[in-house]
Amino acid sequence: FHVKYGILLVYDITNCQSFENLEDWYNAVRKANEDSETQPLVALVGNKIDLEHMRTVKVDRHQRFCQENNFSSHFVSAKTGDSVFLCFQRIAADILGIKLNKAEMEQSQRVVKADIVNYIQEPVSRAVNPPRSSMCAVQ
Ligand SMILES: Nc1nc2c(ncn2[C@@H]2O[C@H](COP(=O)(O)OP(=O)(O)OP(=O)(O)O)[C@@H](O)[C@H]2O)c(=O)[nH]1
Repeated sequence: FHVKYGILLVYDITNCQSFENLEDWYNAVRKANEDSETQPLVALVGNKIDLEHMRTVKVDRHQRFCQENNFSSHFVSAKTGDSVFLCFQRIAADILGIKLNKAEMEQSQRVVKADIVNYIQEPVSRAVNPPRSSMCAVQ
């Protein structure tokens, strides 16, 4: 009986070198498992998605690496915790051959964060016939 296990290849999406280094890490994984009957499940994890605006490793490049090697694909932020739990949950489910249910999968939807802008409140002068609507904002 062989226990199946997982390997997480983690890189920083803002650092190309960290992605390129994974080639060596994956070679080391393969070498360590060449005589083994069971192969580990390998997951490619792009970290620091809170720094999306500083991304240097394109999603395409990430996906290609996954497809070429049959890795599962994940994006997380260790800083904010975004998708970290889900990443481990998906990997564990894959290893055990369990399908996640809809509620579990829905967690994968990215939380879009937006800061609330505090506009300086202009004192509203009371007109005799105030307009019904003084402001319209489209977001
Ligand atoms: N913005 C952001 N910074 C992160 C995130 N994860 C890690 N960092 C920062 O990246 C830097 C490196 O993190 P480490 O945990 O030391 O990374 P490591 O690869 O384990 O580094 P070594 O221990 O030196 O091998 C630290 O300054 C972390 O605070 C993330 O998701 N977002």
